[in-house]
Amino acid sequence: MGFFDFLNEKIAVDLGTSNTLITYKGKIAINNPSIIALNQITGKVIAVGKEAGMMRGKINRNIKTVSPFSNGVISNFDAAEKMLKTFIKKLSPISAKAFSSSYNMIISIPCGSTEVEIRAVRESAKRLNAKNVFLIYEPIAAAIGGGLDIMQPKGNMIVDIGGGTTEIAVISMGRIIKGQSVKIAGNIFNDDIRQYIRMSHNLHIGEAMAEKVKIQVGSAIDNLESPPENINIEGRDLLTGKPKQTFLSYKEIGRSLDKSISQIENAIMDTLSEIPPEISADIYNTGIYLTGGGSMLRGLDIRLSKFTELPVHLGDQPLQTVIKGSDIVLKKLDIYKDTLVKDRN
Ligand SMILES: Nc1ncnc2c1ncn2[C@@H]1O[C@H](COP(=O)(O)OP(=O)(O)OP(=O)(O)O)[C@@H](O)[C@H]1O
Repeated sequence: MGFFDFLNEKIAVDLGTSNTLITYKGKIAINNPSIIALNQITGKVIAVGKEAGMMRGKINRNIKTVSPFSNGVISNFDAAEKMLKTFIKKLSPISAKAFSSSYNMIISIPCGSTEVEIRAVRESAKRLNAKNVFLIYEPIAAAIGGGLDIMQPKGNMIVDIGGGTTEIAVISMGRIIKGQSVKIAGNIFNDDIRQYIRMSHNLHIGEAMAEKVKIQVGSAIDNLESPPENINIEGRDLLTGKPKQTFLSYKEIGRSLDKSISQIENAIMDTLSEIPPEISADIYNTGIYLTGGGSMLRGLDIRLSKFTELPVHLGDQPLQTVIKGSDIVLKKLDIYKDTLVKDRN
């Protein structure tokens, strides 16, 4: 590849609380945890993504690992920008050198982003030398990535359960009619599991163990058709301080998630109750499109369908729908320009 191949390139970025995905030349080129390892003293980048993730929790006085997001929004802009810059440099050896201001970049943002946050994301992207920076709300990108025809005068409801936020939006003609971003998502599910195991089994488990428990046996209902086997959970006994293990069933873990899932259900109902009746009628037929990593929780589609009395469609590859949608928009700006967040400057 030569220098000029990088000119007029298109880069789509999904900066998520848990994962960062970047497409380059229409393919997913970066798919990594959103973590950066920095030198404590100099602030220099030591590693990003998976490599940085492996350093997390390991004791080294000179290295600190940072997750630039909390609850779906960028909480550490300096770290987020450094992480993104390092990822972009990895896209191609030439790009690292060229880094010319000749590429178009689209970044997806939560629908609850404030004007200040939106401006900060635009400015960060500009500092990374992007020629044109486009922003798109995550549920719109998810809908397009999931193959929904959102440009029609017809209502569609999207529920995108990520790591930090659940984005709930009703979309029609490419615009969000009603949307909200609730801070109950995958990370809170992990906290629920940790707290439950602590309270009811006197067992202190780490973040990674909670994530493993959620993925292996997490469930939104207690009558799964094909239940997973009980899981062996290891941690520290709070009473004796000794390492301890215990076996738990999916039903027990499911109970710990009940309250958070109810909060998501209530947020969906709030959104549904605030839309015009014509759009309600559409959604009665189209149902809810469920996506994001958190949508993979067993039985969640069944539970939400029962609660809302609406059909719930689970997309495939839910971790990739937002980035796929953003990539499509960037390639077909003529069709999708109205779906972009307006630049008020
Ligand atoms: N099989 C699974 N079952 C349940 N949850 C899962 C599964 N696989 C991944 N997850 C969860 O999905 C979440 C990450 O999803 P995703 O990548 O869509 O979020 P994100 O875009 O990083 O976050 P946000 O949109 O909040 O910024 C994590 O909390 C992860 O634990």
